[in-house]
Formats: sequence, C-alpha cells, structure tokens
Amino acid sequence: MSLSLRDLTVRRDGRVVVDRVSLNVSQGSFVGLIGPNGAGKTTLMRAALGLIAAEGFSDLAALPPSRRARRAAWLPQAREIAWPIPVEPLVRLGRRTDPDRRADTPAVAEAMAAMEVTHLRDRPATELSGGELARVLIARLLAQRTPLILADEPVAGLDPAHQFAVMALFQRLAGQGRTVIASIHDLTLAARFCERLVLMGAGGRIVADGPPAQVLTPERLQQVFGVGGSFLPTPSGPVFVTLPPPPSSPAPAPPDPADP
Ligand SMILES: Nc1ncnc2c1ncn2[C@@H]1O[C@H](COP(=O)(O)OP(=O)(O)OP(=O)(O)O)[C@@H](O)[C@H]1O
Repeated sequence: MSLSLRDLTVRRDGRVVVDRVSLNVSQGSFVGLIGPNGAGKTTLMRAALGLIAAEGFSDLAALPPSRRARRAAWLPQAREIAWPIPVEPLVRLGRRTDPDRRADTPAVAEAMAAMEVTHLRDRPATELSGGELARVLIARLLAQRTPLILADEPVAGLDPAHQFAVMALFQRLAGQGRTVIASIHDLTLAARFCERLVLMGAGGRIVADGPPAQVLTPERLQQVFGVGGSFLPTPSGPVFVTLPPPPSSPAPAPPDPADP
C-alpha cells in the first residue's frame, strides 16, 4: 500500500511547522524520515494519518476512520501506559481493527516473538524497563498486520542488538510488500537500513529526498544538523558516521600594532 501526500501543511499557534510537503511512498519501501529536533517529522506523520488538522491532501487521512485503521498502524513517540495491563492483552489491543478473529492468536504470538517479548507476556506493562516496553509497543504495532506502518522513533531507547533487529525487521517487511515510514535520529541506522531518506529541515520543509548516500552529504549535514559526517569503509560495507562539526577556520590574527 502506498502513501501519497500533496502540499500537506500544518500550522501550530499560527506558525507553519509542516510546509507544503508532497511525498509519494511506493508500496514495499522503507523510508527513513530524518531531521533535527522540531523539524516537523512527528507532525508530518500525524497529519498524514489524519490525527491532526492539516491543509493539503493525504490519501490516508482522506479515508474513513475504520478503513484508515485497517490500512495503517501508528507507533507514537510517547511510550506511556496508564494502567497495569499485562503484556499479552496489550499487544492484543492491536487486533481491534482487523475483523479477522481467527488471525488474532497467531498475529499476537508472531508479533511478540518478533520483538522477543513472549517471555514477558504476563508482566504488567507498567513494570517493564523502557526498552522492554518499547518492544512491546512495536509488537502491538506489528500485531495489527496493516499494509502501512508509520513509526515515530521506533528504535529510541533500544539496545544495539534490538535496534538492528527492529530495523532489519522493517526492511524485511518492506521486502514482503509492506510500506514502512519511520522517523529516526540515528543516521547510521537510517543510512544502513532505509533505501530512501527524507530529510526535513527547519520550518517543516523537505530539503532532500533520495538514497542515503545522496541525502547525507557533508554540506547538507552541516547546513541542517550542524554536524559533519561521512561514509567509512568497514568489513560489512560502508557505514555512515556522524562527526563533530569541522572546526571553523581560525580567525585571522589581528594586526600587530608594533608592525609598521
Ligand atoms: N501541539 C503543539 N502546539 C504547538 N506547537 C507544536 C505542537 N506540537 C508540535 N509543535 C511544534 O511543531 C514543531 C515540529 O514538532 P515535531 O514534534 O513535529 O518535530 P520533530 O521533528 O518530530 O521533533 P523531534 O525530533 O524533537 O521529535 C516544533 O517546533 C514544535 O514545537
């Protein structure tokens, strides 16, 4: 299932925070949404989902709510659980939008296994560690079995092995024809696993869109993030690393008053 946005614009307190974003994401792709804090990544995804008012067009937001819920699953950034629901019924909540009841048990079991949280099934979600809860909430997202997945910082708070596992899983799902859009701050992971990066800059505008090597250029990193970065060769292929900003060239020495 693809996603199509045209001139999507969101204003907050009279300020434009997503500015005329047009984006087509084709079925079977894994797109990383990157950009500095406050660039508008969350707002763009919420507007695309129809969770907040926006100008412009989103083919997903245009659907009636019941069809939208069956097309797209959403992982919000906030990982808060208000009551001590055990893990298994929490993951099972992801099944509420799919009318296929026979798929409930296998979908929940498969999602919990994929996120390695099966052993936590009876634990109250309020007693989990931050990373365990994050994995449980990804399991709930997967249990929905939607063709489209939008995830807000899905790997935040996960240890390196689980970060790799989640990114590899999203890549695999895309390979199977699902469509995944995820905001990601870790540019190394984004460059390694996403076939396409959409870079948002200040003011909610898309400043670059394409394969990682084309988007993550030194000039753009400096301009948008204020850091350096480059692809380094490693035994497992080129790996992108961020680097401290290059030192600005030393100011010219003041003229020596003793000099004639
Ligand atoms: N409810 C709100 N009311 C007013 N301004 C808001 C609201 N939500 C977001 N904003 C503003 O919109 C801008 C974009 O926020 P958004 O959360 O989309 O950024 P982001 O790129 O996801 O950032 P981060 O990487 O920090 O999660 C920010 O300047 C933020 O302060």
